[in-house]
Amino acid sequence: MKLRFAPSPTGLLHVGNARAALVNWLFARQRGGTVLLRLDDTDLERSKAEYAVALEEDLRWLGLDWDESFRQSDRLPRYAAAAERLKASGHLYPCFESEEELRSKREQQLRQGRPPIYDRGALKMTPDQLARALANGKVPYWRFRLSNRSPEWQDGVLGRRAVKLPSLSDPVLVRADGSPLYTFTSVVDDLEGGVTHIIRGEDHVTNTGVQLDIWAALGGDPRALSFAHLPLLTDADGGPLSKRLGSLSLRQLRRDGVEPAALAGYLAALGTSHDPVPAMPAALVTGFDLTAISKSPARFDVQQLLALNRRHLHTASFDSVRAQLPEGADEEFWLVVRDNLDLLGEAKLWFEVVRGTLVPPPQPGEAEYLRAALAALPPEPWDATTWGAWTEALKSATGRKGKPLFLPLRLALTGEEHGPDLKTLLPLIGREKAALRLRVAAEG
Ligand SMILES: Nc1ncnc2c1ncn2[C@@H]1O[C@H](COP(=O)(O)OP(=O)(O)OP(=O)(O)O)[C@@H](O)[C@H]1O
Repeated sequence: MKLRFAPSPTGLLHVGNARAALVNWLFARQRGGTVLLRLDDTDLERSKAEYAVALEEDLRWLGLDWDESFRQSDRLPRYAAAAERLKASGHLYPCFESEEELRSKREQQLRQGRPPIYDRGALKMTPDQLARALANGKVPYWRFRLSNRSPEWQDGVLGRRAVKLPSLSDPVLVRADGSPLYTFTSVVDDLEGGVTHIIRGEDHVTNTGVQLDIWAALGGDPRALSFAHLPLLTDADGGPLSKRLGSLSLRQLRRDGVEPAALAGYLAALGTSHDPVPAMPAALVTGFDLTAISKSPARFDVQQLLALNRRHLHTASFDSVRAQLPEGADEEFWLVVRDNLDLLGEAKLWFEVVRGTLVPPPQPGEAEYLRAALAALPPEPWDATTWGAWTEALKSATGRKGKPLFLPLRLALTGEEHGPDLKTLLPLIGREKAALRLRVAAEG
């Protein structure tokens, strides 16, 4: 069993691409299959080496790996050889019509109420006309002559599907400059590389019909292939995702501090009725079920992702995050702050509160209370009972309770209105810093 993920390195991977990669990976890992990463970089103008590097980094960040990888641009001689075979068998035929001519043919068909399908004009050329065109220096591009079948398959997600080839134009597989197109290179690679399962976005359904026809023309047995097409993910407004637009890229989510376990868990559950659970892909293998993916498009909701990210952080072990915490942060610090984080990057702020210097915001009218609080600060050593003892004493001394009792202290000690439980945070701040902050706050 072999699966492949085949992105084009034409932009940054977005969450839709990542879902396709993840599903391929989970399917393969669950069944002991091989995972191939193929870079579909035959569009030389749009493909960029830096995008290829970025997409590998982004996939690894998400916790995915692969057993084989190659770039299509390294296999051009193979595509040329396959094209020669198709020319020899009459499946690939030369065409000379310009874009302009094709457009006017299409317009005419539409005016006559006919579907704008290529009329196979090139096939009607006599050998003489062909020879003349070539003698005049015209260079052909090559179309694949589709059969009049309607290839059918049992789709792993969409159910029974068929594509009526007679209602499609013969696709161009080789441009006039000899460069092959994706529809073709993909089939050559899948056939020669022994790919058995193709899981990709629903945008490829028509391609699948066409590619099954090319597959058969190249001598492949269509029964050797299984297909599953995943409904496309949209953004929260239902809009499309595109590498070109840079929308919802893994790179940006990662920069924003989203954890890979949150993204993987969210993507694995998206479009299913399962509750998302934050987990790295390796931990999702057992529960994975391709048939649980619904046929309707799913919206990628960043708010839901962030909620899962929070959930993940609140239970994350120190060891799993230590490399990303500020230098010097220890387990005690992590256990105190983790419940309060939306994003791991915010740990830095709390580390500053605990270890750094902080100028508390002014609190007009609270000077007297803050001076009283300073005077009542218990002596060290401090532990989890200190906060309670201190605020109890202040309550009796000032008659304050609730918010007026606690908020001025929190603001003076942390600079924030919300944050980790002061019972556990206060001992980490320590008496010296606490006293200084209360003094500065009282003076401000
Ligand atoms: N919105 C989406 N939701 C789910 N899968 C998607 C989405 N967009 C693309 N894919 C899938 O991602 C895989 C990689 O495709 P590809 O590199 O062509 O991405 P793309 O976003 O369509 O690219 P581009 O925007 O450059 O045309 C394919 O399996 C494709 O079907």
